[in-house]
Amino acid sequence: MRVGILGATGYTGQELVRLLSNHAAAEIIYLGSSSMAGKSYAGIFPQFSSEAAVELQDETVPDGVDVLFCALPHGITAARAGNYLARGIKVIDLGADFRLHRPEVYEKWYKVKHPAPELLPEAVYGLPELHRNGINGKSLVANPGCYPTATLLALVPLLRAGLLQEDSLIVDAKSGVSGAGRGASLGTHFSEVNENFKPYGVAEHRHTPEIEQELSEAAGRELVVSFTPHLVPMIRGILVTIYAGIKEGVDEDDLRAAWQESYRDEVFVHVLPEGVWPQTKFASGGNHAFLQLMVDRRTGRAVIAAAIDNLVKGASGQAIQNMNILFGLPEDLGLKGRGMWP
Ligand SMILES: NC(=O)C1=CN([C@@H]2O[C@H](COP(=O)(O)OP(=O)(O)OC[C@H]3O[C@@H](n4cnc5c(N)ncnc54)[C@H](OP(=O)(O)O)[C@@H]3O)[C@@H](O)[C@H]2O)C=CC1
Ligand SMILES: CC(=O)N[C@@H](CCC(=O)OP(=O)(O)O)C(=O)O
Repeated sequence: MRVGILGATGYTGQELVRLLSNHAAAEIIYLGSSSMAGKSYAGIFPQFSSEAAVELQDETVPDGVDVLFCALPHGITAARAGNYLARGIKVIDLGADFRLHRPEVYEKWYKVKHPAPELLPEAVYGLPELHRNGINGKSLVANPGCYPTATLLALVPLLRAGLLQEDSLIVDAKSGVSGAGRGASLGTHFSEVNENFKPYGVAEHRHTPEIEQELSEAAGRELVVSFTPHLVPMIRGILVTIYAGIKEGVDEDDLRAAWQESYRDEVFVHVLPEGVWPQTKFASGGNHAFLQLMVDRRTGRAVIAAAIDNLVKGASGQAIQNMNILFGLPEDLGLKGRGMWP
């Protein structure tokens, strides 16, 4: 496959280059940049010198690209995707433009008009472990957000099995700072985040409707969640801790059985042995998610945790997993590594 990447200089773009450089069936033929066209990629990022001997070009996607990863801020990809699709290029959007099925929900939470609502029915929500059959044969994939990926992997099987009190869900999430991208901002520069730990986007984070959309689909009825993200002074990693009431008569074994049933044959989702709780370092650098739960006998609530690397399973790794599905390749091609920690 001949691969193109828009936003190749960003964090998820760089992660795509890192992972695709070890992918046996993919060749990067185009790296697009709005600000650095004409420069050598390896000149800017010497860590990729042998893998990415491609010069950055402007954002005009050349003919010959089979699949285009759009690692761009939201709002940009939707305006251009119709053109790429018409040229027979498969599009995997790492941003948020095609994740929400209803344009009015996008417009409410993202505060911009959706540039291409007519394309929304063509898009599939690309969380392979939960929507694999829907991805096959599509040309437009909405790669999920990082917090939704961790949250949905934990909750969807439990909701599909009807085990949780659907209106009781509280999602307490923490992310490393790379989740905010490469650009500097007041809230994310070194002295604001180092030796500090803070919530943000309280009761208004844009991942809330994405999580609610997918959980509602799993539960078979509209539901709402309390979702609070926090910024942690580290670079990579997401840990979500979820508190959920359980239905009368349900116990820990039932919850665990629902996970096992869903993830038994999955290479990237790991239900940890009882008592072993996920840590972000398990996931760092790899396309893997780690899950654990217990029922707190005192409160009667389930405590559920999931860890992923926001840049890999939460973005670029998952995007490559989606590419593998679109092209009928083994899903773990180029993604086999367990990460940077032993
Ligand atoms: N970081 C993460 O953990 C995750 C990010 N995402 C999503 O993936 C997408 C990319 O994220 P990420 O790589 O972190 O972002 P970055 O800010 O690190 O990179 C985005 C890149 O987009 C390019 N770009 C093109 N047009 C513009 C523009 N108008 N304004 C700013 N940048 C522009 C820039 O490269 P150039 O100047 O070379 O064109 C920039 O490097 C976003 O939609 C993000 O929300 C999704 C999941 C997780
Ligand atoms: C730490 C941090 O800032 N994280 C980002 C989420 C990254 C992500 O998944 O972004 P998109 O949904 O926009 O693609 C945020 O809270 O906006």
